[in-house]
Amino acid sequence: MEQFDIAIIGAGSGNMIINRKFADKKVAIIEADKFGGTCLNVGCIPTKMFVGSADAAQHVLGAERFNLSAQLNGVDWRGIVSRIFGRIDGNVAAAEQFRRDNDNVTVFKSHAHFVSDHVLELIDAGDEANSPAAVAEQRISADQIVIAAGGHAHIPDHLSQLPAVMDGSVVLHTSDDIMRIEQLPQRMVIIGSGFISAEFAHVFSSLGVEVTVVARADALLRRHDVAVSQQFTQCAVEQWDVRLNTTVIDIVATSDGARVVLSDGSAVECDSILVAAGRNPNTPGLGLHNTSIEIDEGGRVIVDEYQRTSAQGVWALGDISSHWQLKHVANHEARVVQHNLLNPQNLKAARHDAIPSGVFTSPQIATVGLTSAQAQELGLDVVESTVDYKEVAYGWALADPVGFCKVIVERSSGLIVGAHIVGAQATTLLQPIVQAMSFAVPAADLARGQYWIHPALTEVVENALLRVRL
Ligand SMILES: Cc1cc2nc3c(=O)[nH]c(=O)nc-3n(C[C@H](O)[C@H](O)[C@H](O)COP(=O)(O)OP(=O)(O)OC[C@H]3O[C@@H](n4cnc5c(N)ncnc54)[C@H](O)[C@@H]3O)c2cc1C
Ligand SMILES: NC(=O)c1ccc[n+]([C@@H]2O[C@H](COP(=O)([O-])OP(=O)(O)OC[C@H]3O[C@@H](n4cnc5c(N)ncnc54)[C@H](O)[C@@H]3O)[C@@H](O)[C@H]2O)c1
Repeated sequence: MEQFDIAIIGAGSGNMIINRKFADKKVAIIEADKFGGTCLNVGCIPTKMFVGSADAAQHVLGAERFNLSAQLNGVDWRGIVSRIFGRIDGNVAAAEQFRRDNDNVTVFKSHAHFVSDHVLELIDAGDEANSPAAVAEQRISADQIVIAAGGHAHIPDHLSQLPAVMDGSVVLHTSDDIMRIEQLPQRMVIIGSGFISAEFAHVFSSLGVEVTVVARADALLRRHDVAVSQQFTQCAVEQWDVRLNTTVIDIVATSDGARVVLSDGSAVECDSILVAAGRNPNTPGLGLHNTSIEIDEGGRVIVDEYQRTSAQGVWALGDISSHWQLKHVANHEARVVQHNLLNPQNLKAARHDAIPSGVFTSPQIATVGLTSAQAQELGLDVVESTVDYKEVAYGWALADPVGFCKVIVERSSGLIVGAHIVGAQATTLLQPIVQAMSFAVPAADLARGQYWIHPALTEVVENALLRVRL
């Protein structure tokens, strides 16, 4: 059995750990699928490139607001797909080749399965690029193991077990394959109302697809601050066919697609169905029952603040263990593991405060920290302030009727505990607030301790901060 100093399971965020500082370590990187993982292949990066096309289409479709006459004359779906994946696939291949060129790293294109805390079985290790010895042996051991195996799209049983799905007459797409479909559908049903639903509804509707969103709750993005959720739901209803408080009870194949039967007795005809009902960690299949690595009730690997699992010398990071399924969180955790592997006597803790997120939909959404409801649940004495885009000059320039910036500030400390922005450039506008929260800069200092470019859209943030009355 070949022995390694370090074995990394998953070449998504796990692939960024090894650098020149590990030159004297013998490293195994085991990847069952493509280098780059979810973010590069089927997640953040391709979705945002599709959002680029969708936003461009929206500029044309909304040109009248600016007293311009413009028409969207066509959408070259195949062209969009090949531009996006032409760029991505080249990077994926280069990332794998870069690793294969590292003298101290062995790449295994295999599925890793724990046999014990420090021994991995490599399943389907038949890739000819693997070293013959490794393929023959099928097991490796390592002093340190990093689990960076990510997550996968969840298809609820009540959908996957429908007869038409089971017999293959209806296909349920997920974010894994919807971006590579051959043709742009005419009518799409999206099941779920979180991040992925919001982003793909924007993408496909902007490209001319009739989109129906089926949400089991009474609002979309309901884990967001209520002001965001309400505003977004209102905007969604104006753009798409939104069915709230509704579930799918059956799906039947039709001559040109499918009929989705809903709990309110109605049915929607479509030619494509996207399930966006959350993502689960990839712990099943890892063989963790053979180890002392513990998982929580959600199937996540349990880690401490240093990203250590309950098995000595085994670490975990990213979607397999994190409560935040976000790439910037996985990247941060990978940097923490990188430091801790090299500095066992001086461990660094991961930081999980002031984690921002963006939803790249229409309108764009950015959020950090507590919602109003969470602040209330925690019994915090807070002051809130909201400024609409239409109250600042650049909001006039953008003719944005719906955007706003809301900040939530703790009265006693004057520190920002949450902020929520809806509207153009929301994800960019949020960053000064993330910075202030990370470095404990009070709201008043952030507002008046620096210049804000006039009349940039950042004035909406400045004014929301200035309007806080402690
Ligand atoms: C459609 C979509 C859009 C997203 N957009 C954003 C966004 O805009 N911003 C953002 O911050 N986040 C976004 N995310 C979330 C983000 O992609 C993830 O949080 C992030 O990629 C997780 O990284 P990871 O390294 O933990 O896992 P992954 O990137 O999933 O990497 C895990 C790797 O492990 C491999 N693997 C799994 N099991 C095994 C095994 N047993 N043996 C060997 N290899 C294995 C997998 O093949 C995979 O390559 C998006 C996700 C999706 C699905
Ligand atoms: N821009 C970004 O940062 C970005 C974009 C996409 C995805 N992501 C990450 O990926 C994760 C997964 O995205 P997602 O949209 O799939 O999950 P999500 O958790 O955001 O939303 C899941 C949705 O599915 C619904 N749902 C769950 N079970 C259901 C069922 N049985 N029937 C009907 N509806 C059901 C939920 O009510 C919710 O509306 C996100 O939580 C996010 O962390 C991030």
